[in-house]
Amino acid sequence: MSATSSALRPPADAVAPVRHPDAPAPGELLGAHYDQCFGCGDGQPHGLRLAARAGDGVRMTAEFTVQPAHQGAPGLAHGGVLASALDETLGSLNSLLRTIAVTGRLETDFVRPVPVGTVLYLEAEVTAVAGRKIYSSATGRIGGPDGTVAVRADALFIKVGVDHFVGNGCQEEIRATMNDPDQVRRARAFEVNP
Ligand SMILES: CCCCCCCC/C=C\CCCCCCCC(=O)SCCNC(=O)CCNC(=O)[C@H](O)C(C)(C)COP(=O)(O)OP(=O)(O)OC[C@H]1O[C@@H](n2cnc3c(N)ncnc32)[C@H](O)[C@@H]1OP(=O)(O)O
Repeated sequence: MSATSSALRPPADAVAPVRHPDAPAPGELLGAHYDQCFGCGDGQPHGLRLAARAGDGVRMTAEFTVQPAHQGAPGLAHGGVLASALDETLGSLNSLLRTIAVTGRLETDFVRPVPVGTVLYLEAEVTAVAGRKIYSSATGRIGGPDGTVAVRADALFIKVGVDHFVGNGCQEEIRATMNDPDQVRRARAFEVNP
């Protein structure tokens, strides 16, 4: 049963999301937004290495294979890892709006256990936008892209400026990011101009 809280219900003045004209084309693989990201970075040995792909409209799909390092109970994925996979997929939606945003709230339903070795097929969609607030939902299925829903989530992302990262992040990492042309290119997918 899902019981989304009122904080995740878009207000009356919310509008439908608009796909940015420069958004990645449908079918395009997004690539990591940051090499060290736990969700999508190739540089994180125990990360999820989640590969997100642009869909049509304001939708993304992603796949993630549960590894032994992701266990909670023996042989089963940890719930926090599954929430991370949902969070990462939902976060990738912001590239379709060409905006940077961080998770303000994430509500997750764990519907079926997800064994190690399973591919989780994720699908996410922006449902509404109200000022800086971006409302979105995601599902994760097992057994195939049209398989059984194992997890689902509703989220609220809040648009932020680059100062959010510069002011709160580790200065050494920020400097390294700004000096890496490849990283700057990735960040531009979110309209970040460091
Ligand atoms: C040169 C360097 C380059 C760097 C480049 C980097 C490229 C990066 C590209 C892409 C990055 C994407 C990364 C994706 C990773 C996956 C996603 C994550 O895991 S993100 C991490 C987890 N999340 C946080 O760490 C947020 C921590 N929270 C905060 O920092 C603040 O609370 C923040 C920014 C979310 C809001 O703070 P406020 O002071 O800016 O704004 P206020 O006024 O509090 O909220 C604005 C509106 O939102 C509502 N709101 C905020 N939080 C809410 C909540 N939890 N529930 C309900 N409503 C909430 C408020 O009620 C307000 O609504 P009303 O405008 O008054 O209607």
